[in-house]
Amino acid sequence: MDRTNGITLHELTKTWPQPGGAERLTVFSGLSHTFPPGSRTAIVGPSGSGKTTLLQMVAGLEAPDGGFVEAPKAPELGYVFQSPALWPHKTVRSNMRYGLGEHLFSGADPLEEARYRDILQALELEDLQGKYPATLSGGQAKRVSLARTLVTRPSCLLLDEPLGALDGALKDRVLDFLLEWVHWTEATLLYVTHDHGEARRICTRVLEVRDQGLVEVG
Ligand SMILES: Nc1ncnc2c1ncn2[C@@H]1O[C@H](COP(=O)(O)OP(=O)(O)OP(=O)(O)O)[C@@H](O)[C@H]1O
Repeated sequence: MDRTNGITLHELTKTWPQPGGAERLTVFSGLSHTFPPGSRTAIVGPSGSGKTTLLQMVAGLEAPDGGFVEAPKAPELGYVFQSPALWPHKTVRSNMRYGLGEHLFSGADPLEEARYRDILQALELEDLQGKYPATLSGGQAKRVSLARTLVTRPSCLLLDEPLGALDGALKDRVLDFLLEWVHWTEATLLYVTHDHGEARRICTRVLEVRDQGLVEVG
């Protein structure tokens, strides 16, 4: 599969306003980094260090104060948020169809249909297709949110603690599937996690958010 999209950060600076007019918090300062096409990088760091802020800037959801990001836009870029963002009025099946695009889900394309079924099965969502998001557990909603992004087969994938709400055995199975999926699609992966073991299983590099930048660890 031809995968040509990498991600480049050019001299990124990002600050956030603080309550009560206090001095702005600087999360990143002059951060430059290249994630080559097909690379798999874990982003780790303490809570509040800036991992989500980084993904938001890569996705174009937050503007940096200085510098710029080169990255593809959706649907080439897929972003699974830390908190699942599902359409509350749509069933699991409709949420996934929405990700895929109704036109691609007409049943006319057997390959698309097969891809949808594979992901549904691998993420153990088959029995949940008729449910609404409000009736799902945290781990189920997280898997639907992941599935909805994977079906679009993005060439760049941003995952923010995708396995956070899953128990040990299920976590292992989903991680195996994710690894297979990134190998198959050759997607460029940015994977935010607190779990270094998980980071090393799926990624070839681990970067920590430190000193308003990214530092290679391990
Ligand atoms: N919208 C916002 N407005 C003001 N401050 C923010 C905003 N979003 C994040 N911050 C602050 O920026 C810092 C980095 O937050 P971020 O969510 O990126 O951290 P994180 O490393 O992803 O944390 P966690 O591991 O807990 O998810 C934190 O101090 C946070 O309070």
